[in-house]
Order: sequence, then C-alpha cells, then structure tokens
Amino acid sequence: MIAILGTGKMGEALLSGLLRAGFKPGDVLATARRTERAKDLEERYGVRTVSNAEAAKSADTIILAVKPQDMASLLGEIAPHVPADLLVISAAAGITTSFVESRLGADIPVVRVMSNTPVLVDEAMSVISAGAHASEEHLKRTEDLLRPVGKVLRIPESQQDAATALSGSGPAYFFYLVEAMVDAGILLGMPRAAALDMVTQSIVGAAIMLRDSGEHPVILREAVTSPGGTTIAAIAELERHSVRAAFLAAIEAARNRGRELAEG
Ligand SMILES: NC(=O)C1=CN([C@@H]2O[C@H](COP(=O)(O)OP(=O)(O)OC[C@H]3O[C@@H](n4cnc5c(N)ncnc54)[C@H](OP(=O)(O)O)[C@@H]3O)[C@@H](O)[C@H]2O)C=CC1
Ligand SMILES: O=C(O)[C@@H]1CCC=N1
Repeated sequence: MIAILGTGKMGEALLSGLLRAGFKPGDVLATARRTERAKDLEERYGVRTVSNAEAAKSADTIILAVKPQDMASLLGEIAPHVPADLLVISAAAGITTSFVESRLGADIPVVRVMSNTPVLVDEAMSVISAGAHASEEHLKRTEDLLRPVGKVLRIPESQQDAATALSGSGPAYFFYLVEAMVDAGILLGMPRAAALDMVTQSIVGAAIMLRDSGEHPVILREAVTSPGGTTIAAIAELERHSVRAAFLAAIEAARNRGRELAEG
C-alpha cells in the first residue's frame, strides 16, 4: 500500500502517475488538509482518503508532498504512528533526509526526491538521494515507483537543492520562455493562437532533438544560425540583454531559496 500525504498539485500528479503505471485505486491512499479536496480526489481517482496517522500506519511506503513550510507539523503528526520499516519518500524542496529522520526517529529509511510536473505526461525528471538508513532496496523501490512517469537519476543529497533549481523548477522557466516568445509574436502582428502553436511546436521539436540526437546544444544551435542571417541577429540581442547571465543568477537564486526553505 502506498500513501501520498499532502495531495496537492505535485501529490496529485504523482497519484495520477501511479494509477497510469498500473497501481489499482485500492492500493493507494491519499491525504489532504481540506475535506472538499479529499472528496474531490476520491471522486476523480477512486482512491480512499484517510488521516495522515492512518496513512502512516497502513502503508508500506509514504510519499510526503506537503509544502516545505508544512513538513515539520506533518512529521510531528505522523511520528507516533510510523512503523520502523516504513519507506518514507520526501518530495519537498529543501527538506533534507536528516530533517525527516530527526522528526520520525531512530532508523527510519528516508529517500529524498525532487521530481517535476511533467509527471503528468510521464516525462518527469526525478532525482533521488538516500538518507542515512535507506538501503539499495529502498532506492530501487523508489526508482520503480518513479520510472513509469519519467526519467530517474540518483544524485548525492548535496546536489538536491541545485537539482530543485534546475529540473524541479525547470518546467516553469520553459513556460515563461514560451509566454515571452508568444508576446513577441503578438508584437509582430501574429494571431495569439498561431503564435502559441508555432512556439510550442518549436520547443517540442527542439527538446526531442536534444534528447534523441545526442548532440551538444551548441552544435544544434549553430546548425540554425546562418552567417549574417536572422538567428544571429536575435542572439546578438539576447547577449546584449545578458540573458545567459540572467539564467545563471535566476537558477542560483532558486538554489538559495531551496536552502532557506529547509530552515522553515
Ligand atoms: N509544484 C511543483 O512543480 C513541484 C513541487 N514540489 C514539492 O511538492 C510539494 C508540494 O508542492 P505543490 O504540490 O506545488 O503544493 P500544493 O499546495 O499544491 O500541495 C500541498 C498539499 O498539501 C496539503 N497539506 C498541507 N498540510 C497538510 C497536512 N497536514 N495534511 C494533509 N495535507 C496537507 C495541502 O492541502 P490544502 O490544499 O488543503 O492546503 C495541499 O493540497 C512541495 O514541498 C514542493 O516543494 C516538488 C517538485 C515540483
Ligand atoms: O517552487 C517551488 O518551490 C517548487 C519546488 C520545485 C518546483 N516547485
């Protein structure tokens, strides 16, 4: 039995992924803070919603998907009910495995995960790190849960905040880029729907080329950039506006914010 504690945007994305991967609604428990949210999840997915305490008692794996700011109180609530062999998967930004271990006590196996919302289309990037008491078997179980909804990579926990900034938040940067490019289309007099289609298909095509060609992004970009042509005119402007430096600073700020979240 798997339980998702805190079934909001990310928890629901993971829940739907588990069901698509073949879990039966009867094998999955969910918890939510508001009763109307719980009812909604029961109606849409057919899963049972229970209290956090009951979820911790009944499941062999729990996925913690509350906001980092709510983690301490959730852990306090479930600590008296957690069996020693429960696998605890924490999906919250910034929250370390030692934070979870210190509140759930003793030798509890904890795996930290940072996934992203493309879980919803089985194209997530999930990175996982073992806590002090998580074994190879616990990592394998976590990978088996996440692999059906995308790619899974093991990383040292020291890199988790950086991964959160890159791939956890990553989809938001691409949506932001699409918004900006569609605005540019509007500026040039293009209808909004057509602009969105063109930009979306360009980003999908570029993403698939990146993933499947094995080529370095510089090579792929150079292949688009004709001497004296249109692309280099655009890139000259991006450079003039320090877009690369803005990405470096933005992703560093996200990493730093992740560290702050751990402090509560
Ligand atoms: N959104 C994203 O792209 C990603 C999010 N994450 C991580 O996932 C976690 C959740 O984020 P997100 O889904 O965006 O946030 P949401 O606010 O959508 O989800 C959090 C959910 O937890 C519920 N909740 C809070 N406290 C409790 C409690 N004590 N018992 C039961 N349920 C509770 C909330 O209920 P209610 O709605 O009633 O307040 C809410 O539904 C965060 O830790 C975030 O760092 C990780 C990667 C990507
Ligand atoms: O913005 C956030 O804090 C969460 C973590 C990664 C993506 N969303």
